[in-house]
Amino acid sequence: MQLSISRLSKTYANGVHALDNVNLEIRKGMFGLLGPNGAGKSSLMRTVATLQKPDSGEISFGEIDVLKDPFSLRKVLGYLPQEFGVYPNFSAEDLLDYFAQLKGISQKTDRQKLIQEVLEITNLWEVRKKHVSGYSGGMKQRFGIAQLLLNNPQLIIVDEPTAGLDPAERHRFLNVLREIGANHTVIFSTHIVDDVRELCHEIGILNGGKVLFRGTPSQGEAELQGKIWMRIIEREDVEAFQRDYQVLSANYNPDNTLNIRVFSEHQPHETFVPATPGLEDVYFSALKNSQA
Ligand SMILES: Nc1ncnc2c1ncn2[C@@H]1O[C@H](COP(=O)(O)OP(=O)(O)OP(=O)(O)O)[C@@H](O)[C@H]1O
Repeated sequence: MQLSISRLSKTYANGVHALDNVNLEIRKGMFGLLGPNGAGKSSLMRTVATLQKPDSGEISFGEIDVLKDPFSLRKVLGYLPQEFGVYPNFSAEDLLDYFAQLKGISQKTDRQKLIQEVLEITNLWEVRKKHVSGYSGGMKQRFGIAQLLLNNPQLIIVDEPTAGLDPAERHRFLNVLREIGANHTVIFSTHIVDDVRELCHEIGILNGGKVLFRGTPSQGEAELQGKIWMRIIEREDVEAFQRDYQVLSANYNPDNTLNIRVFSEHQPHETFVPATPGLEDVYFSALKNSQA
């Protein structure tokens, strides 16, 4: 099933253009929506999840006209918002059993089978008897995924799930997403470039409510071939270089010098050497070029 977003726009009452003519086609698998804070990622996700209405545009998921028939979408949707609620003092197993009963699964054996399945996918089986309120941030995020999988959703939306997770938990969470991405359409938003490199075969870069790039990470990198240049500079020179060149990133070396990466159609100066484009270059050059 394909998600199609066309000409989607939204201006909030305070005048912020959160979505500006967004067009995206999203197929089965993991789609990474990458953008800095305030880019419009949550606005787009909330709109697709039918929690808010756009000013104009269309969204369809397979045969479903999402804006005209939000209830049909909600039946096949699993949505993990950026901020999740406070959990009562129940074990993961009991809480999932409660949600499964609310869904109308009346046979206890059916519920047990389903609950075991979702706890195993999310790597929470071993800690199923612990109270969810005492879970770490990463475990709570994975519990959120277990909860939405109870619905057997066809479209899964997760909004910045790795923000605030430590590296080990982030890795565990990404592995869970990788597993469900094999069978579902998953949209996953993040401002961490490494998250999408590890996980997504297609990405969209959003800023100022506009889609700046859409394609595979390797397409993005191929477009920059021959246009990324590198050199080492002294720390105090960085502002001058930023003024004179399109500096994409500046990273410290152990000796306190800086490694800068610059976007330029041609060698900017004989002191620069060519560099192999990476996904971070794709991201930063999309952002830079949109501001130019
Ligand atoms: N309900 C609202 N009313 C007014 N402005 C809003 C509202 N929600 C978001 N905005 C503004 O719209 C813009 C896009 O916000 P949005 O939350 O969609 O971005 P984001 O990419 O998800 O960022 P973040 O990573 O910070 O959540 C921002 O300038 C934000 O301040």
